[in-house]
Amino acid sequence: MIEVEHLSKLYGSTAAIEDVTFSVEPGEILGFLGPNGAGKTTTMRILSGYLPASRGTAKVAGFEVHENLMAVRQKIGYLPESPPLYPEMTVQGFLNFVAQIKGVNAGDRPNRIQIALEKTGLVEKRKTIIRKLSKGYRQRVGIAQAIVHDPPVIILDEPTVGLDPRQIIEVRNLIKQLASDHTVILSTHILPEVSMTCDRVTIINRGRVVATNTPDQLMAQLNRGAGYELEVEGDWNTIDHCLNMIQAVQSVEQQSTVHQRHRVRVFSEVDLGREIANALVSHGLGLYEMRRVQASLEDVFLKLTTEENPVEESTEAEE
Ligand SMILES: Nc1ncnc2c1ncn2[C@@H]1O[C@H](COP(=O)(O)OP(=O)(O)OP(=O)(O)O)[C@@H](O)[C@H]1O
Repeated sequence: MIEVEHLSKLYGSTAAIEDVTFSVEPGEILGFLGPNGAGKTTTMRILSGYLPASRGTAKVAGFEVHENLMAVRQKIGYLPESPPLYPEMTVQGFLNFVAQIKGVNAGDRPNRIQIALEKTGLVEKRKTIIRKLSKGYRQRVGIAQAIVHDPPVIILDEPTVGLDPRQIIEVRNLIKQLASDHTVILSTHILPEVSMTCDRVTIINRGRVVATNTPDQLMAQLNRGAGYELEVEGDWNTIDHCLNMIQAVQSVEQQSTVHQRHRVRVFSEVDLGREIANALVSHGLGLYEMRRVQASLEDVFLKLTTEENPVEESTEAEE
């Protein structure tokens, strides 16, 4: 549904994005994740036809964006970071105005507006003046204006910024519902947003894509150092021997020892809590602490956006 290939945007001699490539399948929610200034808004604006690229191609539903601006704008609903709402209009009046601009014919407009109001939970606020709405409701109006012409693709730029925790949950649920009949790109710098909402995530840093994968596979990519941290009392050779007897244990490391109490790191990619506890207890050793060590999406994000030589894109994770 969306194909972006080798996209670059230069401001003078500075590249806001460079050689950005990713795709989004129909019905998918892709998280476009990156720190401030990474190039998210630039990419979203090129995709929705508001900014020309310096190099590369962006296609939406088979149309090259800049060769088919009008056709692409029909296919895309765009929620910018600060949506331009008209505060003195009612919700319904504003949606009618947007539908008109987007070329929805007069006969279809009432039905399209009703559907947009229902999908965004705004039916009861249809006659309210936008200025009087809370920020959460205004964000819903922003989403309603993006879907009023029934585009197959929705692009949301930081849709939960500035909302309170309850409003954030509501907007995330709304985005998930939209994915049942739209393809969605969600640009964000907020990690939980992608792990809770998105099927796949593209991580962008300093204008370049550094990884694309499912949130789970990204974590698995980093989980090669996963395992357990233990505090065990007893003879070290016995501890070392009985842990190494467990089949899926890759290695065992003694990290420190105080009075026969050893802090131990056990490396394993699979869940072995029960086996470790059984082995130690059956050898008469004292298990004082056991903690699973696992990478979070936050670890992945920090690793990919702070390393000098980040992990190359997607396929590496599947090796
Ligand atoms: N009009 C412009 N002229 C010059 N540089 C720009 C312009 N717009 C963006 N940039 C630069 O391009 C880079 C990418 O900006 P962009 O707004 O796309 O990032 P972002 O990931 O959306 O960040 P944020 O979350 O802070 O909005 C930044 O370094 C920014 O300073």
